[in-house]
Amino acid sequence: MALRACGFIVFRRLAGLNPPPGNIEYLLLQTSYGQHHWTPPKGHVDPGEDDLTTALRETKEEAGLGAEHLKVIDGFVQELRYEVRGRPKEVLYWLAELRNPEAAVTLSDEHRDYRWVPLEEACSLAGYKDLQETLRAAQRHLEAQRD
Ligand SMILES: Nc1nc2c(ncn2[C@@H]2O[C@H](COP(=O)(O)OP(=O)(O)OP(=O)(O)OP(=O)(O)OC[C@H]3O[C@@H](n4cnc5c(=O)[nH]c(N)nc54)[C@H](O)[C@@H]3O)[C@@H](O)[C@H]2O)c(=O)[nH]1
Repeated sequence: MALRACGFIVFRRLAGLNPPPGNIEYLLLQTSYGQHHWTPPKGHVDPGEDDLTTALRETKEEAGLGAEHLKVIDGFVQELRYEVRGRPKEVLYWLAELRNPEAAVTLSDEHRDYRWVPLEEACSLAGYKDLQETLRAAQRHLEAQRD
């Protein structure tokens, strides 16, 4: 059976100089283990847990941001499929806006750094093509909502 993980692409909108969509920043976390790769908050689904509960739990555990900090965006969920150490893995990402753009991120031991970055910088930190495409899809979704 495939490994399964769920998480949130968390973004915030900055007030100030940049007009939309340049005011949107995405949250990426850098692992403290392995290749120190960057991903949005996410993690493995516990037995019997539903996917959205996993996404919320992992975002709280890994970034200190709970449901009360997040506004889940309608109509967006993306599934990534890749292999980890020879096993298939599925990752579901929902999209959520940080309600208070100044809310603090608190990392767990699993991560050593985090950044809030605009789309292109997020794609270059993320590195993986499928995650880059997911971030671009999130941005398109947000831009389409404004029209
Ligand atoms: N010491 C140590 N411990 C580890 C390691 N590994 C795990 N632990 C432990 O597991 C716990 C984490 O548990 P959760 O938080 O529940 O799970 P996840 O959040 O799911 O975390 P993972 O890191 O397991 O899973 P991925 O992020 O999926 O990375 C796995 C590999 O997949 C590639 N990859 C990553 N993202 C993408 C993508 O978007 N696209 C594509 N195409 N490829 C991608 C990349 O090559 C990467 O190396 C930690 O606390 C550790 O105890 C490790 O290497 N050394």
